[in-house]
Amino acid sequence: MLELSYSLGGFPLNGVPLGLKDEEDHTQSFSSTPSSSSSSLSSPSSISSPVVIHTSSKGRILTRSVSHFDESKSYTERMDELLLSSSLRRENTLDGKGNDFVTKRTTSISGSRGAPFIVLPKEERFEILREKGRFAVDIGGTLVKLVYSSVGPPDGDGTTDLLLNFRKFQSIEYCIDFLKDVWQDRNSECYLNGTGGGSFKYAELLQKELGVKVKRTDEMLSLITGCDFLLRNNEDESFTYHHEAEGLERYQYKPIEEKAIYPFLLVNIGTGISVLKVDSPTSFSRVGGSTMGGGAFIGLGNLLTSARSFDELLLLAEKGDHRQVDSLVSDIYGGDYDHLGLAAEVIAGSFGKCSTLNHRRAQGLCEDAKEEDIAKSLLLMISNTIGQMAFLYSNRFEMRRIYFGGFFIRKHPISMRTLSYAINYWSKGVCEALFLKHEGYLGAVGSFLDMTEEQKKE
Ligand SMILES: Nc1ncnc2c1ncn2[C@@H]1O[C@H](COP(=O)(O)OP(=O)(O)OP(=O)(O)O)[C@@H](O)[C@H]1O
Ligand SMILES: CC(C)(CO)[C@@H](O)C(=O)NCCC(=O)O
Repeated sequence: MLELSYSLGGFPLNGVPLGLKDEEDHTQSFSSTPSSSSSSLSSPSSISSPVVIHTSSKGRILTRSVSHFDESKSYTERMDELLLSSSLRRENTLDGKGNDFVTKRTTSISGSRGAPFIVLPKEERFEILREKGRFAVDIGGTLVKLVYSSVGPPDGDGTTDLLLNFRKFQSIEYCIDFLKDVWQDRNSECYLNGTGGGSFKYAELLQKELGVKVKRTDEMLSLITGCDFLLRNNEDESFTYHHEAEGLERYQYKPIEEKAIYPFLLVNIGTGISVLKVDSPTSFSRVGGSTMGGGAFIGLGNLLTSARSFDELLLLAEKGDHRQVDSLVSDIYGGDYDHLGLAAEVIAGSFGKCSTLNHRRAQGLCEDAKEEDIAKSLLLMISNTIGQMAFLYSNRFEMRRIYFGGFFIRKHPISMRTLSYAINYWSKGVCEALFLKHEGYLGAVGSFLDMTEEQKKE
């Protein structure tokens, strides 16, 4: 099995402000200030990438650096831009047995307003999209994810790429407004591809508002189809996170040869969590699930802090000191618990220090717990639990690679660090936690790829 890993260099992350915003902020204000032109299927307004690619003599990308970055952008905007920017290609590289193989190319670039898109591989099945665009929504318990095709601007030689655009919305209404604006040539014969619970719940609303038919694809099938497509076509779709490294060295891309992709465990962390054992794109099963996912994080965060959004909650967590609310091994043992190898600073009980809070408060012995400490403890508790659960499933089904999807992750360092640490710790280094650039869009991409015979002919 060939697994190449390389890292990015040159982007000074240290000292970057940790503001958290991303593309749905544009779409939230969409109905009042339309953000795209009125032509149907307009292309993103700019495809200039701030990333400089360095290739080896064999054409393989070794490193890339950032030539320009807008300093006013928040950490997440920059990371989204950086991690989603990828015109990397892997071709004519060795397959581990000395044979050359060529992988298809998918270029992934951020548009100027942070809404990312990828260039679809040049395949016959996509040619139809030059005449008629396709739209697919994944309507989950919290967020609505949309992917849609458009035709890119002409290259120097006059050819055009087919683009797949990514958007997410806080509500179905914002998504419908956006669709009305960009999908102008729709009619009653058109299909809107859909997946997720909302493709059932909102089917009538979508049909009524947009005047199109809804073509549903099963949520789990969509997740796997989307994940398979991205891993196969976007060589730097997946990456590992290494907190001990500096700056961009923390992110190491993990291209994988097509025939080595399977099997793997997919842990999709949305409102709730689905755990899928995946043996091939057509052979998979949902082996488990959990309610301790993104919904629990944001819900408890709302109850326990003044944060009113996911991003605000993450910002609080970044400032927090969980040791103020968690009970550590040292709080119970006075130091390390050597016999079990539990170091003093390991969390013994999440929120344990709050167990006597009311009592101490009544005696005037303590101040209230700070909300940033609560947010940090909450994020660690949820991420740790997910990491441990993921390990247990991977162990049960003897899977070494665990891909994490879903928008809970948001490429956030605390979450990725905790998940990676938990997987590494519990598996004693045998299993690997892998993250995905298009983490929250797997289902939408899978639904996009599901074409009816009518759509193929359109
Ligand atoms: N801007 C945001 N607003 C709300 N939640 C966010 C945001 N960004 C990330 N999240 C997190 O992502 C989670 C939703 O992830 P995702 O969109 O993958 O799931 P979903 O499809 O809505 O849920 P499910 O698959 O369970 O139906 C939220 O519960 C929250 O923890
Ligand atoms: C219900 C779904 C599949 C909807 O996406 C998801 O939120 C989930 O997997 N929840 C966990 C449900 C459970 O297995 O306990």
